[in-house]
Amino acid sequence: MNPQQNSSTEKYTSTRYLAYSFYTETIEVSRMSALAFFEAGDKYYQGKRMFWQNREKTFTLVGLGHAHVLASPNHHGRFEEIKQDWQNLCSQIVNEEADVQPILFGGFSFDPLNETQSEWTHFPQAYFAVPSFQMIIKDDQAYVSINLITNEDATFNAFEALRKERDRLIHAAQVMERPKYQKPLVVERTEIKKEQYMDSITKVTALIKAKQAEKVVIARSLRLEFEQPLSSASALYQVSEEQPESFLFGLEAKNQLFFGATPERLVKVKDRLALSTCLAGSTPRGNTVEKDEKLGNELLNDKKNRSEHQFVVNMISEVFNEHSSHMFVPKTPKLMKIRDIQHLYTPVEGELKPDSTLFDLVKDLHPTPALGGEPKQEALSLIRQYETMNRGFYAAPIGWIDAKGDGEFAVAIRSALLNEKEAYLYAGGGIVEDSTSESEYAETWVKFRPMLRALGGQLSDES
Ligand SMILES: C=C(O[C@@H]1C=C(C(=O)O)C=C[C@H]1O)C(=O)O
Ligand SMILES: [Mg+2]
Repeated sequence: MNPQQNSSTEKYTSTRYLAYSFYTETIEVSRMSALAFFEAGDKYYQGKRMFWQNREKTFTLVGLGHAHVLASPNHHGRFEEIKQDWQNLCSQIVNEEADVQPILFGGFSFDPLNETQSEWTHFPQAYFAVPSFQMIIKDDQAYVSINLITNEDATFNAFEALRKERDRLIHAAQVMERPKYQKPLVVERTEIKKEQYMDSITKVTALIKAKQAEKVVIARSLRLEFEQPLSSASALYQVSEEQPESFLFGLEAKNQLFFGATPERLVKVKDRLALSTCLAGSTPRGNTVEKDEKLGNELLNDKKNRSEHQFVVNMISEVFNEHSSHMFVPKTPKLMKIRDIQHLYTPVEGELKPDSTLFDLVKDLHPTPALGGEPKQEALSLIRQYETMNRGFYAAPIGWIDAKGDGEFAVAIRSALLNEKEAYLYAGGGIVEDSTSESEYAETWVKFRPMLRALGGQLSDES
């Protein structure tokens, strides 16, 4: 871990939320489509909506409106700042709920020290919100909560108005005519700075051979332009149709939506049990059972991919060692097969130590060598120097935490930033000493596929 980062983050203390009151009220409602609830917010809450569904589909969250925003422009202390502000806000909860907790949802940028100008206009270095209207589907039940965070008195009328609005949203979501979403029409597809990307792989591989780092993840981006602006609901619909077996997420900031379908859990905490996933090492799916198995077996035995993977296992194990007891890590990876790609996969679990929290794990895990590299600081500095873009929220933690401290963060890969008529798609890969620019380039195409399928930018000539 970076001592510099630690000393500056630990200093952060805040009392600024202690003058607030946090009211929350939950009702159980009939099951409805999560996307219908998201769409019901089209008129009044655009730019202030969030969407999340875990891989297992046992937990779905939709948020409409911002009861409160926690955003940080802070370079070093952002994890600590969000953690403390959330703890302080939660200490002001007036009426505890038993079944459903109020939730904070959002994410962090990949690297606040990257100053490259980019498309991430409306996303600060940390961007979280407590939704005004929060729908959760879990254990086969649907709940809608109202959250109100205020430092004023006289909340009775305000709360009555929120109840009316809640009922309107639920009714609209249950009865409205659902739009038939068409795939957007892509009029232009651009590989951004392809030559520089190829060049950066060659250079970084040489630096790794010269022992400047052991592994560095380098990514690139693809820009799509559509004939018509694409709505957030439509984008989320397309991606959930195409990638049901991944975490689905969407986070709006003004007219932008960051969304994706990622297979990679960063960390989940439930009742003090912490779970993470080491995911690194990739190969395509085969088009017959035999070819698919052959590719999978080759991946399991491939030296280059196993080395990419092992860096991640070692690092996550170290962080878990610090924050948890009874840690369990299988000795060898398994395959995770998803629609377009297979990965090497090792789950990690442990019991959180009494003083550790979900945000502590997020802070110390990000970025794992699956998206950063090894050693962490050297890799980050090489990414800043050689990568041709600013990652924004791509490859960074996105997720939720509740008032009890339970929650889950995924690594925001297989993702895109939607900006009305255009979308930026991101994909990268782990560079180790045996990497070549051609095969890394081909690997990024496989990783673009989930988003290309969703957004209709797939061409038939790709590898
Ligand atoms: C960098 C990405 O994915 C990461 C890199 C992988 C690899 O290089 O093998 C595999 C899974 C992810 O941890 C991406 O999807 O953009
Ligand atoms: Mg790889």
